[in-house]
Amino acid sequence: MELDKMDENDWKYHGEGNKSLVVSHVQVSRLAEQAFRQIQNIVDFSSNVMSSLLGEKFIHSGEVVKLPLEFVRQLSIKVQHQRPAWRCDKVMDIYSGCALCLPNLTSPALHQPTHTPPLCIEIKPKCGFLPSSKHVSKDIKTKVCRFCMHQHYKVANGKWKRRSLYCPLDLFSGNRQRMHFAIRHLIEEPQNNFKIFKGGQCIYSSKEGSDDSLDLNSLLHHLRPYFMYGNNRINSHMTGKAVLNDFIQVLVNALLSGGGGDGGVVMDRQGEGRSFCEASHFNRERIRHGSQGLPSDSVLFRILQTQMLDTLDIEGLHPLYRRVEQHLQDFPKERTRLQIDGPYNEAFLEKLQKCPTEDDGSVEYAVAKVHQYRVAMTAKDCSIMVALVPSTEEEEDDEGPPAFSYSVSILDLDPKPFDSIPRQLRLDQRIVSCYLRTGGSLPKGSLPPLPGGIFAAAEREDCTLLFHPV
Ligand SMILES: O=P(O)(O)O[C@@H]1[C@@H](OP(=O)(O)O)[C@H](OP(=O)(O)O)[C@H](O)[C@H](OP(=O)(O)O)[C@H]1OP(=O)(O)O
Ligand SMILES: Nc1ncnc2c1ncn2[C@@H]1O[C@H](COP(=O)(O)OP(=O)(O)OP(=O)(O)O)[C@@H](O)[C@H]1O
Repeated sequence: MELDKMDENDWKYHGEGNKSLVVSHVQVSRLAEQAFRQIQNIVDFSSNVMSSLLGEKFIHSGEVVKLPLEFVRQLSIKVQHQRPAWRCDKVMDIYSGCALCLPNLTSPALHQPTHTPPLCIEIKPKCGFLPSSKHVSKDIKTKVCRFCMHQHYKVANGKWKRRSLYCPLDLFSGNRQRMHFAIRHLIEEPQNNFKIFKGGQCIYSSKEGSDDSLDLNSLLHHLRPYFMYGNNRINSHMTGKAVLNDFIQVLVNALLSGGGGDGGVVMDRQGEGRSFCEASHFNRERIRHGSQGLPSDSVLFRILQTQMLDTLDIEGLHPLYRRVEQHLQDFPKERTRLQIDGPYNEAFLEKLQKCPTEDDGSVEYAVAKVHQYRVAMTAKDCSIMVALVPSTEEEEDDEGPPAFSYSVSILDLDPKPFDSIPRQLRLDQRIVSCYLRTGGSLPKGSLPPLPGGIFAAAEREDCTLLFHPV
């Protein structure tokens, strides 16, 4: 602070105690107010908008809390060395003195400390459908899903070293075999789509930009005790492949459940047919059971329905964004009435839910479609946290597979800014043109051999265990 430039008008009375009179800088307090508003917007968006679309039972919106500035400053110094290098261009805001307080979803309350620690699995599933909008200009977008195309772009740009063979359309299919296959590929190449926590500690994840290979043996070491049952428990013999299969099975069950309690089991039966991605390595001929679809109370169903509020695709949405942008240039004060940056309240939800089906040329229609699109974007970028808590020994059946109680939550429900839409269009164009340049010759249908893959290692381990049981 330069002393000769200090102006008393920049300062205002803040309060006083017995010994101190506190004044604050107007600009700093304005910034603090802005930061508070921004976090409150996240809470409002999550609790008033996303919660109603995704289901209250999955959402923990948290609350804005004020923190002493010195505490935040010390905290930022303390955690700095643990932050990944590639995130360090983002500076932690240490001046606003506010933060979002959330329950720790990797340490669920249903866990009793004396028992085996809970396992929490975080999945960022990304977009689970193919666009069918008439505005889509490139046929490939109706055949190959965005995630699979994006993989080529990410590898070409060095974000990841290897391509993930995970396909969201398999995960969202509701077909157990396809879901199993999808999760297998999340384990194989987790990127930023898959993490496992044990007792609150991350025990399995990818490191961005790193060549470090994933340690399947270490993962198996962590998982094995959770899946020992019947004879396996007595002779400690359980193959790595069997452990992973059981683990995936439990995860699929949790994803298809109603999120912990019982609930409706109405299936989205039409769902599966419209949603095969041509780049998926799942072999359709391997399907033993017909279309099962997603139960309507499952977390995946709710996320998919919300993602599908993007009915026009970015190509159809962009002209409507331009209409709103033009209107705001002509009438800047309309920004508030149209709730472009919130508040995210019931009126906002109503705007997007009551959107007319046909474009009447109005700015109201365009705004409602933009709101819908932004909500869909949030649902395409959120994560699911599945907490698995092993049953106590008394509850467990000695012979049967291990039982878990589980809770399912959705996290990362930030509103996507209005201004992010032009970036979406540019990214879409880049992804598609990169895919058309590099990905056209993708193998289709069957799973290719994965010589260095970790599942190959788990399968090889079968043999090792057969000859050298431990
Ligand atoms: O655009 P996408 O699909 O790459 O999604 C972005 C994510 O990249 P991903 O492909 O999941 O690795 C990206 O994830 P990472 O930071 O790469 O882990 C963010 O979630 C980003 O959201 P925001 O702009 O930070 O609010 C996401 O951006 P939005 O498009 O949701 O704004
Ligand atoms: N309530 C929570 N409990 C436990 N872990 C959490 C919680 N919220 C976030 N995390 C962890 O922190 C990570 C980052 O959080 P989050 O995804 O909300 O950040 P973001 O900056 O919005 O991410 P993105 O880049 O995906 O937009 C999550 O992937 C998750 O592992």
